[in-house]
Amino acid sequence: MPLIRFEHVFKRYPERGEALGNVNFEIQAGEMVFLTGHSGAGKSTMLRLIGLIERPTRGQILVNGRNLATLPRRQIPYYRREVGMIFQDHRLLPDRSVFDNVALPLVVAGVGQKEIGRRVRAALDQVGLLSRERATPVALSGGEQQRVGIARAVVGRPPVLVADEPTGNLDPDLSREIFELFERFHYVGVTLLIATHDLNLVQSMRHRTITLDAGRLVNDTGDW
Ligand SMILES: Nc1ncnc2c1ncn2[C@@H]1O[C@H](COP(=O)(O)OP(=O)(O)OP(=O)(O)O)[C@@H](O)[C@H]1O
Repeated sequence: MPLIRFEHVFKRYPERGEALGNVNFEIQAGEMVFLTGHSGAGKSTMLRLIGLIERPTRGQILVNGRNLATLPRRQIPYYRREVGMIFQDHRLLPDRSVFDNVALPLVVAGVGQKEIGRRVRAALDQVGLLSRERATPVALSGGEQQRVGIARAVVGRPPVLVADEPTGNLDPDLSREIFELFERFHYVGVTLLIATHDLNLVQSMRHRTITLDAGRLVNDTGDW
């Protein structure tokens, strides 16, 4: 079953023109896919459409069995919990602890205290940061901060993870560690779409790679 499907998707920003033009692809459940392309090619736009932060100008997007165009407004918060989003700048709250940052999506979702404690610690354990739960983000390295961002994205156990340049600020060793962490989620069945400029890592990891050029999907390696 395709977990993500784009059908003739166009996105036009009024002030900038076409960011995506006639994009079609499917990602099957459990696939790990890289998204590459020059700066401005449309990668972030594609991820924002999947996260329902933006809407397409034309075309249909289906994610996890839902048609995003016809999703009732009241279901949007539930939908957003099914898509974990990871950003280059990780967007952590600087004055809150690691624990509180990771707990945030569960607090918003109204999950009980005890369950929050259990799930946050499980997520921190997955990213190797269990011992840092009381720290604030400023006390952490860049790689650790990104791991907190990943823990926050996975704490609700979403079936889909999308990451926008997750290693853009990290050196090659830390970048590889982050990508290996993504592979561990892939091995337990999570579907991942990761936008990155890091072609060396992409080539060494041998996962399907989709390439955008000026808003057009110009290459798809398919399954390796
Ligand atoms: N919110 C917005 N408003 C107007 N134009 C936008 C907006 N977001 C992106 N664009 C434009 O859409 C095009 C695609 O941008 P997008 O950020 O999706 O590319 P990208 O491949 O993610 O680039 P980068 O690698 O630099 O992040 C660019 O021309 C950009 O200027």
